[in-house]
Amino acid sequence: MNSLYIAGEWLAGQGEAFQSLNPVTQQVLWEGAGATTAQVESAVQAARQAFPGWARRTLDERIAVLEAFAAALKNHADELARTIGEETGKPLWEATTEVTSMVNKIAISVQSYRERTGEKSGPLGDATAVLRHKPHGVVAVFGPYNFPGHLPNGHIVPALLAGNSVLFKPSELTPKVAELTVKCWIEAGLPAGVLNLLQGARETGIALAANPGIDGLFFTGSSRTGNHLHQQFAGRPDKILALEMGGNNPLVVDEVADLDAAVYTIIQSAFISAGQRCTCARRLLVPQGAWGDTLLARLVAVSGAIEVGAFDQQPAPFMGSVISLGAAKALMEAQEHLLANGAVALLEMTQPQAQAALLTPGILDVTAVADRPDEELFGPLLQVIRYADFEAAIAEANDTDYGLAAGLLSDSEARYQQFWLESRAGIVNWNKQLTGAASSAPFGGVGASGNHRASAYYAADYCAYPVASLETPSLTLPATLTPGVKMA
Ligand SMILES: NC(=O)C1=CN([C@@H]2O[C@H](COP(=O)(O)OP(=O)(O)OC[C@H]3O[C@@H](n4cnc5c(N)ncnc54)[C@H](O)[C@@H]3O)[C@@H](O)[C@H]2O)C=CC1
Ligand SMILES: O=C(O)CCC(=O)N[C@@H](CCC(=O)O)C(=O)O
Repeated sequence: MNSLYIAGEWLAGQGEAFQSLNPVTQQVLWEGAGATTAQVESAVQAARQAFPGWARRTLDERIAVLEAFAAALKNHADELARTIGEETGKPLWEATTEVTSMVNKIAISVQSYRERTGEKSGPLGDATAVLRHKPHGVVAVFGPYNFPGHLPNGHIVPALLAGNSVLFKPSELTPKVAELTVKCWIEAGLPAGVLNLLQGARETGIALAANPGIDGLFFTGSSRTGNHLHQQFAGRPDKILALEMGGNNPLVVDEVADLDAAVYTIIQSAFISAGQRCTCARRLLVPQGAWGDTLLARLVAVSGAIEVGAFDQQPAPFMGSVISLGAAKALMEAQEHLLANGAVALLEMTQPQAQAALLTPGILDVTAVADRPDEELFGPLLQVIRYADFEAAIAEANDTDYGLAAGLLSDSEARYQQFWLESRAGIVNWNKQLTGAASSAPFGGVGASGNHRASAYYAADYCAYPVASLETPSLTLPATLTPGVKMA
């Protein structure tokens, strides 16, 4: 099967063969082989060749191709949503919102490009000072599996808009969504070589990241891989690296009047996408005492009744599966490890069928666990920590190397102000779920969550570099010369 798209041609990968599976039925959805180092090199050459022509197109011409891509996405919306659901396990209603986010990314990227990286000019002395932006050249985009359409799209669209050519290395767990997305770009009339698809697993990623012909790498994925890439790019100030990584996100609950609203917001924060969003609440900080006990009892009751099912189950479930049987196993083991170290199961996460990656929501009280691991458990497992007072809650919230998202549920504005000032994260919310960040806002974290290259609305910033020019159409001698220079 032709799994790679290089220089406008579909080609068979010559690397390791792999498949993608429906995580619930284990049905094979896609089969192909990854790109070898030599194939990565030929894709980089193709992107290098295509770059000048694409960069020299006018902005309006590039926008026209992007708009044709949005139209292609709309034409294939049902097929794309179904493929996202099948390959990731997320329910169809959610996969449909992912396709909508992909379509909306076009207009938002154009707006952001004009606002943040557009052109400005004004008089400066006897010249005109002009600010323009240029693309970096050839950039690699690495995608994660949890939003196989929307998140790579969040790098690819602004990168192409700015005039870069792109090498797209999707997650090896979601190759079919990537292939469909690239077909939509082809339908949109993107010239050959401007976007190349390099399917494959880690080896393909390593070969691409190490290729000297790339000018930058835009990555969304785990902190472990992101850290590795950061080390690899050390001493290469000539290459731009944008890292969007995970989080160990805290959600602090204060004693609020509307307990059910708190429970609903916690569920939307912790269990949407089966907990497979980088913004999901991982740690729930609950006050000690009777009110906190009541909140947890209600949370456990409502979470225990959450519908979990296959992506196309009717009536629709709230949660689908996690990405694979391997991921389900790792999460079950992580739960066992916490339980063995003093955690108390308020609601134990279960895997009802051994051959399906469906997990039910889990809630563990980990207050008594000594040396709680500061790691992101990427699934529907929420860890509860009871706190004595608000200062202790903030200290606990900040007790992480990550810094992606943090939230407070509280009726007190003063407490929110304190929380906002003292919490260290790129997203800080008040009485709103942690998940569902807007594409019209910057999106990125601090600490181990990112390298200060926020994505979404600010992706324009890392897709182009500023060029400041002083310009005047004719060269004239200044009326007053610098002391010590004689022109006579
Ligand atoms: N902050 C953000 O915007 C987001 C972060 N994430 C994070 O992504 C993770 C889940 O996604 P995964 O696909 O598991 O991430 P991952 O890090 O395993 O893989 C991401 C990509 O890197 C490639 N890769 C893996 N090892 C590599 C290496 N040594 N060199 C080069 N490439 C390599 C993979 O093949 C894949 O294309 C979670 O930790 C989640 O928090 C997910 C979505 C958004
Ligand atoms: O990238 C954007 O356009 C906005 C950010 C976004 O969509 N965030 C989602 C996905 C989180 C994840 O990356 O897993 C969210 O906050 O739910």
